[in-house]
Amino acid sequence: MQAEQLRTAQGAVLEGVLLLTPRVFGDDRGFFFESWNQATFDAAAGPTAFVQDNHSRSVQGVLRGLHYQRPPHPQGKLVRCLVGEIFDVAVDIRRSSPTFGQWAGVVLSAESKQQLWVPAGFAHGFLTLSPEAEVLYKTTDFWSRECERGIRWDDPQIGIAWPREGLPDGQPLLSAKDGVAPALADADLFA
Ligand SMILES: Cc1cn([C@H]2C[C@H](O)[C@@H](COP(=O)(O)OP(=O)(O)O[C@H]3O[C@@H](C)C(=O)[C@@H](O)[C@H]3O)O2)c(=O)[nH]c1=O
Repeated sequence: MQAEQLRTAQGAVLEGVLLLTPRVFGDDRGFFFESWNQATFDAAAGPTAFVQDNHSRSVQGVLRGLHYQRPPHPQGKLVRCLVGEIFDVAVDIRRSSPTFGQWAGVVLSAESKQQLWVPAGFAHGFLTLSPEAEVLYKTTDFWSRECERGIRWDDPQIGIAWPREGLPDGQPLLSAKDGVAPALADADLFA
């Protein structure tokens, strides 16, 4: 497995976020790869304990995010796309961070099998680029309805460059909750 850091639109390394590329073994039967290996993952990201797996399916134009959980239940998320293609985004919401408010995004697809590690302290969201996409992600804490928070997907202060192919009419399909999420400046953030 190869691990690389991502850069923000401003060119800074988004410390802690990693793009993971597995070694895939293809043969006449199909393919095989280790989708998660505790030893190699921990060597790249530091000791991490996952407690929950989430699986969602979305149609083209669906945007889920930007989501995070506040302490005492912040979540790190290891995200991959099992069907189709998504644009996956991490936003640094640690007020004390030099890259506070900056974002990095990457296309994750069933074909590339790459995964994005989004540690606690980042908001996460994705846009579905293909007719349908299934996303599976491991989390380091359980879901907490009390601690979950959102930030609006199109906050100009963050300025995420969402790919146009996911937004045929310019507007994504959002949940009711995501449609009324606050801007970063008004969000209930980490220290
Ligand atoms: C996140 C979550 C939701 N649910 C329930 C609550 C709700 O009735 C239903 C759908 O929830 P949501 O609308 O919040 O699902 P969704 O918008 O897909 O939320 C997810 O978005 C991505 C971007 C993330 O990063 C995730 O952490 C999570 O926040 O599932 C759980 O039971 N467990 C969970 O862990």
